Amino acid sequence: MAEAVVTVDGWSSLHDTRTFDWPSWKMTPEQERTQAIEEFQGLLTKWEAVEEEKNGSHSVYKVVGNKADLMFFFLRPTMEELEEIKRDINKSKIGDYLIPGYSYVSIVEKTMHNPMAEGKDREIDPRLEALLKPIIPKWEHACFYPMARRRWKDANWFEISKEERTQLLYAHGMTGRKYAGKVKEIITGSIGLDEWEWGVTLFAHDPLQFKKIVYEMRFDEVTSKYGEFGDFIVGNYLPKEDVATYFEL
Ligand code: VOV
Repeated sequence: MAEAVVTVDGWSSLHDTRTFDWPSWKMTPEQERTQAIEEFQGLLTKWEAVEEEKNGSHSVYKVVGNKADLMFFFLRPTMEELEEIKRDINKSKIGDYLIPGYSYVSIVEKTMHNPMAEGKDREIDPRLEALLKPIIPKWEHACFYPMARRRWKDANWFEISKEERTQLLYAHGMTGRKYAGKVKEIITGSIGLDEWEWGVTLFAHDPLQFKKIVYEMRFDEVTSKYGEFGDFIVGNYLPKEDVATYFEL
């Protein structure tokens, strides 16, 4: 029987996509729109304070395709805080226009193919701590997609040995390292939490690098033989100072 690998787990994660109700927004008086934007900026300021205290992180993206208009990415120590954030958005004035869409719940995860932190989920050495409680890079572009490992008869990730999985992920990591400075990734585990098994959030200065890395990884055995993918969402970073312009008519 194949042996499970220890995972070390960090902050809880919520990807929350929203469609913006532009028709209703266009019919809203300017003064009300201004108030709604200011209130939303206040929420962003509140989340910034959390990030400064290193108690979580967040980022907002303008989604390029028509799967959504905005994607929020939140990391927090607990699921309670993530649910509270969702409620804060929904209770706010701008929340009346932010129609909930696709969402993804997961937890920042490292698989310990090298068992230095065996049995120490959520309280680990400082090097790992930074990886498990990451501050989301405020790079210009993000790409999110969920994925899983195959359980086919002749390609079952959960049946092969731990040594083989370690070796395949090592090769995957070597491909990833070629993109140092171009692509950053946050891997979140979602087994038992959402439909797929992992959430992959990539960050880049140039979105072409998403295409390049995902293409190159398709040739790594861990992906070519065992990778299954959900829908991809690509967005452009929305900094707080650009929020007013985004909603301006
Ligand atoms: C940006 C580059 C990059 C780098 C350096 C990198 C490295 C690594 C290492 C060293 C490890 C193993 C230890 C751990 O950290 O868990 C992983 C793990 C993982 N990865 Fe990765 N990955 C990258 C990037 C990267 C991408 C682009 C993808 C999507 C795959 C693709 O084909 O589109 C991905 C997926 C994953 C997943 C789903 C896991 C968990 C796998 C599991 O089965 O347990 N990843 N990853």
